[in-house]
Formats: sequence, C-alpha cells, structure tokens
Amino acid sequence: MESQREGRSSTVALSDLQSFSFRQSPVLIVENFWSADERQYFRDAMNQAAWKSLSDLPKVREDFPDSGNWAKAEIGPAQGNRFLSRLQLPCIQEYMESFPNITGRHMGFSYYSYSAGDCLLTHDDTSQGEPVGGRLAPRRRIAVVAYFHEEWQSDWGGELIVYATRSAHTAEKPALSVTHCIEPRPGSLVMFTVPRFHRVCRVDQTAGQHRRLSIAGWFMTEHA
Ligand SMILES: O=C(O)CCC(=O)C(=O)O
Ligand SMILES: [Fe+2]
Repeated sequence: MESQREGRSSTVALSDLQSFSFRQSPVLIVENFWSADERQYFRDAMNQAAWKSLSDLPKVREDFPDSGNWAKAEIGPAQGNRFLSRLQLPCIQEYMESFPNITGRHMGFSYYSYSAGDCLLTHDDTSQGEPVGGRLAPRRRIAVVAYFHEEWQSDWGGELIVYATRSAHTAEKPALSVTHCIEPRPGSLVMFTVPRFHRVCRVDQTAGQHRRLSIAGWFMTEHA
C-alpha cells in the first residue's frame, strides 16, 4: 500500500484543504473536488460553447508550436461564477494577498478540449501579453486546472507534468526534473504557483473520440 501512496504526496484531502498553504507546498492536487453533477453542468456548458482550435488561433499557435490542434472556448458568466464560487479558499486568498503593492486583482479562465494527438509543450505560464495603456500586464500568480471529462484512462496520456528547475533560471532552456506527474482524473482540481515549468503530455490515439475537457486559467495581481 505504501508504494501506491508515495507518488501522491501532493494529493490533499478535501477536509485538509482549509489549512493548505502554497508557501509550504506550491503544488496542490485535490481529487474528486468536482462532483458528478458539477462535471455534468460544465460539460453541458462546454457543449454549447463556441470553440476555436489552434488552427483558428495563429497567435496562440505561435506560442505553442507542435501542440496538435487543441481547442479553447470562453467560459460564460454563470459558469464562471459557479466555478469561482467553489474556489473561495483561504490558501488562494492568503497567497494572493502576500504580494506587496497590489493595485488590482484579476482572473481569467477558459474551457479547453484536447483530443488524441494534442499536447502542450513545456512552459512556465509567465507569458502574459503586452502591457495595455501604459499599465503593466497583470502577473499570473496561481495557475488553476480542473478536469471535467466523464472518464479518463491512464493509457490515454494527457498527464500534466510539473517540473522543478535544476539549473539557474537564467538559461534559455533550464534543466528540469519532474516533480509531479498528474493524471487528468475526472473531478480533480490542480493549482500551482507561477512561474513553474509544466507541460501536458500528448493525448494518445487509444483515447479514440474521448476528449480531455478542462477549465484552466490564473489568479493574477496587478502592480503599479
Ligand atoms: O491542462 C492542463 O493540465 C494544464 C494547462 C496549462 O498548462 C495551460 O493552459 O497553461
Ligand atoms: Fe500552463
């Protein structure tokens, strides 16, 4: 039994979530965070959403070459509110408010759908677009990913791999070592502090028509 538990040391029980701290432990995994009803609710909304695939999004594709053709859609206001209402957690509030001189707080979440052949190459979530109107772009502080597909099997791939940097952060391509390999289990919630290198493994052909459905985005702070 011990060996089965080992690689899951970052998995936090729902009952321990209230006392979790990103300062102590920068990667949070909560399994079965979203109920079957919630998963169904978000999947229904995803079915109604206006999806755009990477081939329709040339600028995103520039940032993520060789990533297949995953699709993205905007989350509606009702769904955004329902999603956020479940994320009223002290660990988020505490971490966000720990940065000095915050002049604004932002968040942004979208739907994502990965089919067989799709992946997301290694990145650290720091690319944040150009400053707008002379103001600094908000800084991404906490990345959030939640999985809403009905079923996922290990053979289907699509794991979220999280890395630590082994060399000084100045190198163009720092040497990395895997700290977490997270299966996209239905109902899991994953959060981690940014910057942090990570990638989504390619979804295998064995997934057939099954899609890896997620909501992902960031909590951000703005500074003068
Ligand atoms: O889907 C995931 O597991 C992670 C997605 C991600 O890293 C991103 O959208 O920036
Ligand atoms: Fe990311």
